[in-house]
Amino acid sequence: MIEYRNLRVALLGAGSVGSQVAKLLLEHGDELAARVGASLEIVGIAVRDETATRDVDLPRHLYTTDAESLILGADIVVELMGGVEPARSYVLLALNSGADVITANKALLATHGPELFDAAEQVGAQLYYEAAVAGAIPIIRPLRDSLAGDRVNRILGIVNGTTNFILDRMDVDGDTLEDALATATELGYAEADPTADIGGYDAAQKAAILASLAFHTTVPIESVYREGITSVNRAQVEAARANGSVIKLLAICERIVHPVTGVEGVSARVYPALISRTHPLAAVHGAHNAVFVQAAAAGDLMFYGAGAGGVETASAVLGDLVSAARRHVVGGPGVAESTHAQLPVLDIGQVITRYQITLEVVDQPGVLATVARILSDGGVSVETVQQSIAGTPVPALPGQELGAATATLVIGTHEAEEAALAATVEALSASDVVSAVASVLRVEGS
Ligand SMILES: NC(=O)c1ccc[n+]([C@@H]2O[C@H](COP(=O)([O-])OP(=O)(O)OC[C@H]3O[C@@H](n4cnc5c(N)ncnc54)[C@H](O)[C@@H]3O)[C@@H](O)[C@H]2O)c1
Ligand SMILES: N[C@@H](CCO)C(=O)O
Ligand code: NA
Repeated sequence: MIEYRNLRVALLGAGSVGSQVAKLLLEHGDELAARVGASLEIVGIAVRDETATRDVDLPRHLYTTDAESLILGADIVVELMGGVEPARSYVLLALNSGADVITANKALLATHGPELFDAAEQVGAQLYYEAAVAGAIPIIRPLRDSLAGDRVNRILGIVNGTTNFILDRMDVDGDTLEDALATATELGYAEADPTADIGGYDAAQKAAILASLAFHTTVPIESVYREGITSVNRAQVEAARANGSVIKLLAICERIVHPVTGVEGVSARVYPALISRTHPLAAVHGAHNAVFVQAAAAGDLMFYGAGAGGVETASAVLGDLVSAARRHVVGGPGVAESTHAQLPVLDIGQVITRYQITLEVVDQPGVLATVARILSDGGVSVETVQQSIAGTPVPALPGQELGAATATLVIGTHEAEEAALAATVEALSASDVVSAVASVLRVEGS
């Protein structure tokens, strides 16, 4: 029997992920020890209440409410409590004591990442966070290591399972957003308070983490543009389907070179967008996640799988634990986070993409020409126009007769700057020939 050196592992939190990490570690300890060359001993699990009844049966003597003593006696600390405080203080305490830290906490990383990475670098420790983005799917390590020699240009991610489930139900089953959200809650995908998911906040935190990593640039959460899915309606979903597209909530991280100045910047943004049904991300159904990466040399890459779930996410945490443990065995300091590029983070107004604008107009001669002129005056170039005539009378607009038939114009644009597009939509909305701007959606994934 091989005698291994012992590495002391402290777990903070015994919830969905923490309890599964503990269970797997206890079940597969011998195998992991053989892979690492050291045994991973759980020295304790910090909980709020040692006597609470729990779904996963773990040895009771491991539970403690004294998180600080537990942290100070550990070689590796695994933070799975979630939230910013006390997680931040505990992670800093661990790093400052020289321990490596593993976390799944996107809220913490998106808001305090630089502070934590600096603390790790000061003492030569390392902070691992594979589980923080897209759960079990390996995406942090591929960006940090496998693609470190390449140049990432764009990431399109479906990184929130709840919203993908809802949009998929609206598309495939014809549900309303409210019905689909109720089903997501019933099935345990959405939290009791689903604001972080449907408001796009969870995806925005993940976008900040991915963009920082991909572009070697600090991307603060405040600079991530965010729209949730609450305004997506059945009419938009049906229209997308009819046009061979689908609406997905995308986390987009992009390197943008200004067409005139040539200045390079990065954009991180989250919004519901149209993508073609032929795009690989269109095939991501239910609560699954996927991250589509475009890199200069590697070309297009797709990472797909379970973005949430206790045991699935525990897989990513254990992968980090093995990496950290191997580093302890070999010795030497951790590898610092790379932020050498520090590219400017662009405002949403500077983003360049394509759009689909749906207008309700009065069906009379000259309307199309007026709409085309407003678009052209705004510097927005039209790629496609589709018109359908509803034939239903509408109330009179200024200068028009009662009972005129309405028409729906669906305009697909070429690439345009968001600021120019927004001003143009305002001009369209103010025009006498437009009775309503029914929908403006960005089109991604070309
Ligand atoms: N569940 C998932 O599918 C998933 C996926 C990816 C990432 N994550 C992340 O993993 C982390 C854990 O998520 P979870 O789903 O296991 O959450 P959870 O709510 O099930 O578990 C968190 C546990 O930590 C405990 N806790 C909170 N504050 C504490 C404190 N001060 N002291 C001791 N214990 C404390 C809670 O009582 C709870 O038992 C979060 O950061 C989350 O964002 C979760
Ligand atoms: N609430 C998240 C969990 C994983 O971060 C989701 O729906 O994807
Ligand atoms: Na992951």
